[in-house]
Amino acid sequence: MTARIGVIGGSGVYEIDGLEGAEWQTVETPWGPPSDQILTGRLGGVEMAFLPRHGRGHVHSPSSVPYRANIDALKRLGVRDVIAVSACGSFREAMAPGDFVIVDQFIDRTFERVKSFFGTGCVAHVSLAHPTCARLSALCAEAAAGDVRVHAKGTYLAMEGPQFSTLAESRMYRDHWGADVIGMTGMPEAKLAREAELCYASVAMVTDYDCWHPDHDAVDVAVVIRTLTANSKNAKHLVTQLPALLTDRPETCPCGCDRALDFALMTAPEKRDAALVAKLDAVAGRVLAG
Ligand SMILES: CSC[C@H]1O[C@H](OP(=O)(O)O)[C@H](O)[C@@H]1O
Ligand SMILES: Nc1ncnc2[nH]cnc12
Repeated sequence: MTARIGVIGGSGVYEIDGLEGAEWQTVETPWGPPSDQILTGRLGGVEMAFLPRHGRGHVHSPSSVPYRANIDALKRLGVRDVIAVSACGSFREAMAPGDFVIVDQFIDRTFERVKSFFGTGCVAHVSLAHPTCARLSALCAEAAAGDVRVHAKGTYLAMEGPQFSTLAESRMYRDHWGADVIGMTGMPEAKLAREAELCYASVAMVTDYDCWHPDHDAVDVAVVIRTLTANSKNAKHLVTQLPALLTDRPETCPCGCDRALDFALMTAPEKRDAALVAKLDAVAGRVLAG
């Protein structure tokens, strides 16, 4: 079967080309407005939905991105597979600027963001042991292949920002925490996608060596944008390859992403907050309805 594919574009990626019947749609959610309108259309006969994470014109900072609204809006549009694209710094010599890293693990160091759809009156605890979808991640690695070097896995350190890291932090993440790449937006996006039972893959495009590398200047925005611009064709290539790879999508995900809430809800049905349950219609309607 075909399924609608959602793409979240990061810094430097504010639209995607080549969509048939392209239309920017306004989507309302119970969590407020998403970062921007969502660009919908067909690519290779498959329904696509594209959302620029920071909004067109880069309006939202990593801390102010409306992560809950973004994930809810994509689910409301019928998206089941989310490919999140982001710029990142690298802690590994072998993960060089221009390379793509298919993130399979996260360390969440963010602290100023709402990280769950659930809360008082409807408590849920989903598993995050494997925060990305292995099926979708493998397909992203395949879709990215071409002129770009792709690393099939990597640990992404999500920092609050908006300032870049100090040298002491950079060394700590690299030498002691085992992080491979660093960015400011991977969390809570991945957590929320799991709560919403969406398959989520994270494609991190390396733009710099942060500030630890003795032979490279410390990261700044100019370097990030220069590297992203030089490699934009590789990001476009990835997106155009996705539909063909996802036409035979299994009805249920073998990784279980689409059943993440099966054993997660804790609040007794008679104790649930009706207003919160109503807000969860798109995210958790499968397990809450009825
Ligand atoms: C423009 S440099 C810092 C900025 O770039 C990354 O954005 P995104 O993850 O949305 O591609 C990083 O996380 C920061 O938000
Ligand atoms: N070094 C870095 N740290 C945090 N976010 C980034 N985005 C791109 N490069 C980054």
